[in-house]
Amino acid sequence: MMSNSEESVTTMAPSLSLLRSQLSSFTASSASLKLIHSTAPLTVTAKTLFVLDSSFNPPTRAHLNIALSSFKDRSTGPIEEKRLLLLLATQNADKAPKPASFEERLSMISIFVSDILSSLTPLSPAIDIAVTKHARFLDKSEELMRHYPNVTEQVYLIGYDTLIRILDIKYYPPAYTLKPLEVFFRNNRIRCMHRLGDLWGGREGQDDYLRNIGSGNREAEGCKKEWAERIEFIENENSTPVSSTRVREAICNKEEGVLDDLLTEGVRSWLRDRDVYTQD
Ligand SMILES: Nc1ncnc2c1ncn2[C@@H]1O[C@H](COP(=O)(O)OP(=O)(O)OP(=O)(O)O)[C@@H](O)[C@H]1O
Ligand SMILES: NC(=O)c1ccc[n+]([C@@H]2O[C@H](COP(=O)(O)O)[C@@H](O)[C@H]2O)c1
Repeated sequence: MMSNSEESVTTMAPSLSLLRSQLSSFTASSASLKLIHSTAPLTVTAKTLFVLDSSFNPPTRAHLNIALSSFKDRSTGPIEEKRLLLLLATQNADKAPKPASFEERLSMISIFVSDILSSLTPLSPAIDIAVTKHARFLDKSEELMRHYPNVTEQVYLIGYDTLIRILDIKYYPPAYTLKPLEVFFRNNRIRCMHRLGDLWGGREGQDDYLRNIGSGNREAEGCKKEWAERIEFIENENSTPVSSTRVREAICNKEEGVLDDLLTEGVRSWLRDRDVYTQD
């Protein structure tokens, strides 16, 4: 069960004004994480928490595929023992917050949750939406352990570009080694989707990156070879490269035709009625 003492959390889709007030109270508070919405009562006990942390600027079909993998895979237990958390990071390790406002993104995330549920019908898994001020995964994970005391394992759903950044020493001052991640890998696992497109070195190069860790070649940086067993690659089912950047460009350039391949139906129709991303 997630503890959220400040306010009650609705299971109805939240309105924009409610999201705005929840966000401003979160920003003004000293809290680092706040639950905004849940599709199932928080009293339901889950052993595995799947965490999809993102800027959701906007949510895309790539986010959908990675999120669905939580419920498709039976090796991590029955659906009743799982919970999916869509975590909006209001402070990014690399990016300034633009161009959709955080309340617009939360609106899109709540529509995205309906799109996830539609594609899983008749299953109705527990999905939570929360916001966090933590940028790094090791800090998010510590905080979530406190918020979900009954969860025994967190599984981070990420793409290859994020894997290489989690394992980049530049995020771990003052010693600049990966040693601080030891606790993270003791308690959590990573499920990583290959990222399509030339930029990321192809599937083989991405698999090699993980093999290199497993061979112990990065131990000098503090990257333990056992961590390779806590990282699992999953198939990327998108037929073309998908990214939030590509969606923003397509909307700005009025390339209507490509949007169905990039966005889920609900998010697509929400964006069609609004002026988000229409300018650079
Ligand atoms: N097409 C994709 N393939 C694999 N992983 C993806 C894909 N799109 C997003 N992800 C992963 O989902 C997580 C959240 O993604 P994020 O919000 O940064 O999306 P993005 O499309 O990379 O955003 P932007 O284009 O704005 O930089 C990250 O871990 C990212 O690696
Ligand atoms: N070392 C880390 O834990 C680390 C590095 C880079 C990005 N991140 C986080 O990954 C998430 C996704 O980042 P992008 O939106 O930049 O793809 C964000 O929450 C960002 O802060 C974490």
